[in-house]
Amino acid sequence: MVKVVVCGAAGGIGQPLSLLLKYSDLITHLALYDIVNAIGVAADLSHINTASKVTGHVGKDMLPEALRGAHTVVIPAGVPRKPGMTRDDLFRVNAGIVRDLAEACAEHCPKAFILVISNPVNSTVPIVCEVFKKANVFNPRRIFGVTTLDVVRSSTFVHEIKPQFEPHLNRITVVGGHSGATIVPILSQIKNVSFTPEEIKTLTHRIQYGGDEVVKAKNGAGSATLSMAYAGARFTTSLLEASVRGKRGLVESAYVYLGSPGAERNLHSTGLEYFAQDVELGPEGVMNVLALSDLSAEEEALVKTAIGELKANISKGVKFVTSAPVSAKAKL
Ligand SMILES: NC(=O)c1ccc[n+]([C@@H]2O[C@H](COP(=O)([O-])OP(=O)(O)OC[C@H]3O[C@@H](n4cnc5c(N)ncnc54)[C@H](O)[C@@H]3O)[C@@H](O)[C@H]2O)c1
Ligand SMILES: O=C(O)C[C@H](O)C(=O)O
Repeated sequence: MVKVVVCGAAGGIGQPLSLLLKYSDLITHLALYDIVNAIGVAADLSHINTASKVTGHVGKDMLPEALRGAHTVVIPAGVPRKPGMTRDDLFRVNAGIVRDLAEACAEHCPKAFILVISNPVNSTVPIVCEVFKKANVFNPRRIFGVTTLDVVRSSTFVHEIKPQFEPHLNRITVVGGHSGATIVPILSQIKNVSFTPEEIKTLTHRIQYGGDEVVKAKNGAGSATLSMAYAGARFTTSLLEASVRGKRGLVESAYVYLGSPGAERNLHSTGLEYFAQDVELGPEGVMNVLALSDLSAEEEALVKTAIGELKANISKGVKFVTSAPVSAKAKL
């Protein structure tokens, strides 16, 4: 049985992501959890004639049954940006949502793969890891910040100016984190395409701030949902192909804890505990963190800038869990 749980399943990302996952023949049970409307979304999806079972679960009381037996939990729960906001502005609301969901996962499905979409990813992934550490169930191979949308955007934007670059066939490595200057596309390593310095500058900026384009265009009605659902389904599918079917050689970028095996091969000893990099996926999740070499001077400088911002984002997430006052429940 392969049970995949979507937490935040009734939302802008959650609904199309669940639809795409309903197409997957790797999933036998799709459990949809939200604080509202998940029963209706599940009823709707359950009429689709693919083999997986769909169940809906609403509210905290139904969270344990949603999570029990999960192979993978995908988390797009939380509020999205409005124009003028940074992803870090979402921390105030989303940190608590992600922490509470992580606590439930640590209790009810401690061995599941956890895929974090909720922003700010640079901080929410450390939150999940710290919750799992506290509960003594932390396995760094199994927790991922989903940065696939940055990779998807990179391929699309490069194709727009270099039509010979096939966007669905070629993957571009994007490292760092998932917000503005922390997003570092490695355009110098794209094969058979050359860019002028001006093109590199424009493309890099567009990839780093691609999320803002959508926030602005939606004009207060949220951020990227459909492209994110596509990216989230792609990452989930790759992970399932590797972990369920045992397919080898599958590589995706993800924001991971660098205590993972192979992490010592991390690009430039950034000194950071978390960094988005290409990872090879396997039966246990992260098999290998792929090393990067031969960055251009411009990319080296971008990484340096990203490190400063990431340090602050990571420490904010870690402190949110480690410095929290002991709850009344825990004192009893
Ligand atoms: N990683 C990425 O690349 C990426 C891309 C796009 C959006 N995002 C982020 O994903 C998140 C969701 O975006 P959206 O557009 O789907 O927002 P949305 O408001 O449309 O949906 C969020 C859903 O989460 C639910 N929710 C809130 N609290 C919850 C809780 N405690 N438990 C379960 N569900 C809960 C809401 O009821 C809602 O259905 C945002 O934080 C956004 O910034 C990340
Ligand atoms: O831009 C956002 O806030 C949502 C998401 O992180 C994105 O990159 O589209």
